[in-house]
Amino acid sequence: MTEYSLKQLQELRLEANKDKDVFVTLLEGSAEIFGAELQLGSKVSLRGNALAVFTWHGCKLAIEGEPDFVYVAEDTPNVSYINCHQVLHNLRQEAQASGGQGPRVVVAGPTDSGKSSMCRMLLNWAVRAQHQPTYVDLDIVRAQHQPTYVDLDIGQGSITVPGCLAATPVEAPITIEEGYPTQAPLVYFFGHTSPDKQEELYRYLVDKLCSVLDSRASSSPEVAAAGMVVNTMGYVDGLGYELLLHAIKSLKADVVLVMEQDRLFTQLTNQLKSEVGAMGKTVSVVKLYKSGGVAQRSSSARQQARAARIKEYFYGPDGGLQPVSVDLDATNMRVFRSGTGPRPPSSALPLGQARAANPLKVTPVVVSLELEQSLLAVSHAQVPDQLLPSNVAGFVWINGVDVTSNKVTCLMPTSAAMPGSYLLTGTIKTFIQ
Ligand SMILES: Nc1ncnc2c1ncn2[C@@H]1O[C@H](COP(=O)(O)OP(=O)(O)OP(=O)(O)O)[C@@H](O)[C@H]1O
Repeated sequence: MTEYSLKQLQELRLEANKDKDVFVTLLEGSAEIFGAELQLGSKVSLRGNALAVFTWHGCKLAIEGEPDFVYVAEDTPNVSYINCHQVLHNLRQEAQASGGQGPRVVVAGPTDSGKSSMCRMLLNWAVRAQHQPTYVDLDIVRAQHQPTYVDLDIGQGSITVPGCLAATPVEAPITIEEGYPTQAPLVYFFGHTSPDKQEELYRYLVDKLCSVLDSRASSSPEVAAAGMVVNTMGYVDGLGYELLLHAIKSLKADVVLVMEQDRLFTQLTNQLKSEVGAMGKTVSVVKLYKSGGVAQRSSSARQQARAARIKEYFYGPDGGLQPVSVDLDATNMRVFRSGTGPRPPSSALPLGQARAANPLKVTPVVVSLELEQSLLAVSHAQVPDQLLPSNVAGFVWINGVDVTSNKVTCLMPTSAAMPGSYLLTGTIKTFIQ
């Protein structure tokens, strides 16, 4: 066990391998991991994480196990981040007092710029601030700042598996051990980890998610006043930029936080100067510096992280869930994929004729060996035409297909009957041991 004494505004940065146990215990003072407070004396597992334990006022920490690296850093951007939180907090308070809309915040930036960590900090600080009383019309009431977290990053999947667009209300701190709440997320299955081949579907699902979030906000003043924190893809060039802009407009974002990149900041500032957000004011584009601690991940590390995320969906973050392996009759499975097959390029069509195939339609998929190792979404849809606009209930993973007996072996979260009879597939494959 090694002890570290941190002075105010310092952080202990470390990377803990997924194969080794590493724990942190707060011995004295106060400290937080991405905005979630550590409790004095309680041991927190850091296995498989790159992170920083930050202190505003100083603390003493004990580290057990062998992190891949560990060091104390005193140069962090957290003061500018908390100032940003304070501005958002004030806007939420005003919205709560007036029954209006709170800030919808989009966090944008290239890959490995600290977007997901920033979202976590903003959400955790917002949840912690809800215990501060708000003064409204001479009554002391409790602020209900439970912002909705929206994840449009199909590459990683912080709420659920990769390949999805998802949203969830955040009512309690997001800790390193438990992650985001999983009780009632709103999830749409895109089915791919990059938007390139299905950009129309990506736009369509962003619009669908936004319209559901709009109607939730219009039926609850608390939900509206708490606003949203939105994580986006790290793909910010070309098509990635167009999709980011589309999401900002569709969400009616009020604030766009740009991590690090000057070019993206300038592009967005110019392009959004007359755009009005949900609060009725011009969108504010703010540049923030990225933390020097943000880890750079190779494409194979990302792929491993995606596989780990899918495994975690079935087995839980600490392996505490017990999924079941079930044999299904292939002839009873109704599997579909989005799109109606490859479309001819416009240049190959007679002049004036539009491309006929529709990416927003679904096509039936014959259950075959091709589906082995695929992740399938279980849809709430009642008919195939409703598959794309319907949110999904959960996921199954195809472990094996036996074409002679027509049996499909699936891994499912529980032994209960599937909550829907239609399954949606994409291009996400993984191997779960
Ligand atoms: N201050 C820090 N010290 C150590 N590690 C950090 C720090 N901030 C972030 N990290 C880690 O760096 C990695 C990348 O950060 P993060 O996921 O926030 O970036 P991102 O921009 O959302 O990435 P991407 O969009 O490419 O998936 C994560 O593992 C995160 O936990």
